[in-house]
Amino acid sequence: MKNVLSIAGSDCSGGAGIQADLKTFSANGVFGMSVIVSVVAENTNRVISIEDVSPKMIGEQMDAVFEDIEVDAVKIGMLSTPKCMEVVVRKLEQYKPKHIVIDPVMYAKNGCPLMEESSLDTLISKVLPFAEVLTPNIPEAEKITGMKIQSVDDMEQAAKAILTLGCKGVIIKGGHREGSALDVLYDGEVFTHFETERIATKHTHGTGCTFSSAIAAQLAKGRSIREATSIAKTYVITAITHGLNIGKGCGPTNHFYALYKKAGLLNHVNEIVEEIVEVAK
Ligand SMILES: Nc1ncnc2c1ncn2[C@@H]1O[C@H](COP(=O)(O)OP(=O)(O)O)[C@@H](O)[C@H]1O
Ligand SMILES: Cc1ncc(COP(=O)(O)OP(=O)(O)O)c(N)n1
Repeated sequence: MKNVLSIAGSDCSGGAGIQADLKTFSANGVFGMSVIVSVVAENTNRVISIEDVSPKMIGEQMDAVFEDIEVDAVKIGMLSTPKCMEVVVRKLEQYKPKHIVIDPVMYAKNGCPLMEESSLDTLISKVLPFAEVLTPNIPEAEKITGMKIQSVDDMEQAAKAILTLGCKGVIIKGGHREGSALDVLYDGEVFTHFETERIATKHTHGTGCTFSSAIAAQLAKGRSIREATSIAKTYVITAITHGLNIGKGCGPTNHFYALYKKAGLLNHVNEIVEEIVEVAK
């Protein structure tokens, strides 16, 4: 079993952040662990408040994991302040994990900021260079590059510009564009396009977290960046296609369906769960 660590914020409503990451890790067959950087009071509609965990506690959570368990890949999500970023970077330098996927989370789907404006410089200069794969959506790629991204060519130019900041690979996600759901991967040599039809649904809470965590899980299992991205794309599309009508706003992606239905196991799993419940009675 490969072990994958998410360093991110907690979404109490279960659709994004650490919660989405852990569900994705399980469904992709790796053992999931978490370092909580911020606690976010949020739901499918809105972000109510954010409380950051102290840098000391963030560092100690990372020590607790790394001193004991072999970490095959790390996925980094929401890092709200320069102080959170600095302690994470210090520990990455110390522990040097094999694979690092960074989702540079800036806003929730409802437009609420999850990263302080003042953190952008630290994100770019100190955090991004650690990424084997960086996975910005279009608004995040625009913030990082200062470019306006409208066309596929713009996505490619932005990907090139981002690579000069020191990461090894970048995938600009097309969830926010008009038309097809086209993601552009650039590894410094070639562009690879991952394109599917846009699914007409509002239940897309946590898509970015799901996608980046699936990539981290697949890198941990020894896939190349291109293979990992292709598997993650199939995974997120299945999870969006069967997105859950939970809550009053944008419901979450469906990890249970993505794993078991795809494998033709949905009925078996439900039967097994029923049996476990019977035995437990
Ligand atoms: N409605 C949709 N139909 C199909 N794919 C989607 C849809 N929305 C997002 N995706 C895909 O989900 C993944 C996450 O992208 P995106 O939603 O842009 O991330 P984020 O949550 O960070 O904004 C990408 O692979 C993107 O193409
Ligand atoms: C705690 C936390 N982390 C990240 C996000 C954003 O996740 P994302 O996958 O981009 O999903 P949406 O918010 O865009 O639906 C979050 N909301 N909370």
